[in-house]
Amino acid sequence: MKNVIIACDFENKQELYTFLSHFPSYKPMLKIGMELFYSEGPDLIIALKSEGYPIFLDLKLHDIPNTVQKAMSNLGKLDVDMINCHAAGGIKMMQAAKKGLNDVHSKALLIAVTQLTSIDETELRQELLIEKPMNETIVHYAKNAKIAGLDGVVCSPLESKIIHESCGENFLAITPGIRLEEEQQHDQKRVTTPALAKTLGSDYIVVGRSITQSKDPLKVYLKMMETFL
Ligand SMILES: O=c1ccn([C@@H]2O[C@H](COP(=O)(O)O)[C@@H](O)[C@H]2O)c(=O)[nH]1
Repeated sequence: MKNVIIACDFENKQELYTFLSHFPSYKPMLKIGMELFYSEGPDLIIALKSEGYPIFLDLKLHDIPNTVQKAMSNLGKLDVDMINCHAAGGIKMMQAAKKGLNDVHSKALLIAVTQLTSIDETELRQELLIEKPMNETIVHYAKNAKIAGLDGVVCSPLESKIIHESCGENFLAITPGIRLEEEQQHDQKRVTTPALAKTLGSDYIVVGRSITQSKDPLKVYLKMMETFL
């Protein structure tokens, strides 16, 4: 099911609820990441779920398998709809993440981050010392995620097509790195528009600042829904 997920990168719940007041009759899927979760904790997730918001909990777990399994079990109890870990943690770590969710009967989609959309080919090679081209590492990490039993990956929309070609149409491509035409890229490197993300086959687009920093967030959100769905 395709959707536009709003990345709610706010300092605290007051800021979040002020933003949500722009959406009086909508329940968009919300991505809650480290910034909000570390300031508000699990109570915020429980509240948003009880208010009817679908939640992608974006904490990008990356640790030894035992730690990730236990952490996933705790997070899985929050009844979120989507959750993630880093594919760089390896197949055993991703399997442990899956087991942690299964242990608490969580139905959350489990997604692995491949290469952050803020990284480009130069940083990949010169800083991270990964000699393979970006696309090759992303496909390799996605195949590992599939072997581990995950539901899909986080990548840029530029890679959605190769993810589906290599891992199948049902393997999800969740794609941040979305910008409108001629918009500032900020810290993102691998970006495209919602229209191109649709053409390239993204299953979900994750949009933060284009919506959250807009003067009319609802209008931008609805426009993106119309373009992408
Ligand atoms: O590779 C990744 C993984 C996660 N993100 C997250 O998506 C949003 C994007 O926000 P924008 O304001 O639209 O740039 C943000 O919450 C990131 O943590 C990502 O950008 N890239």
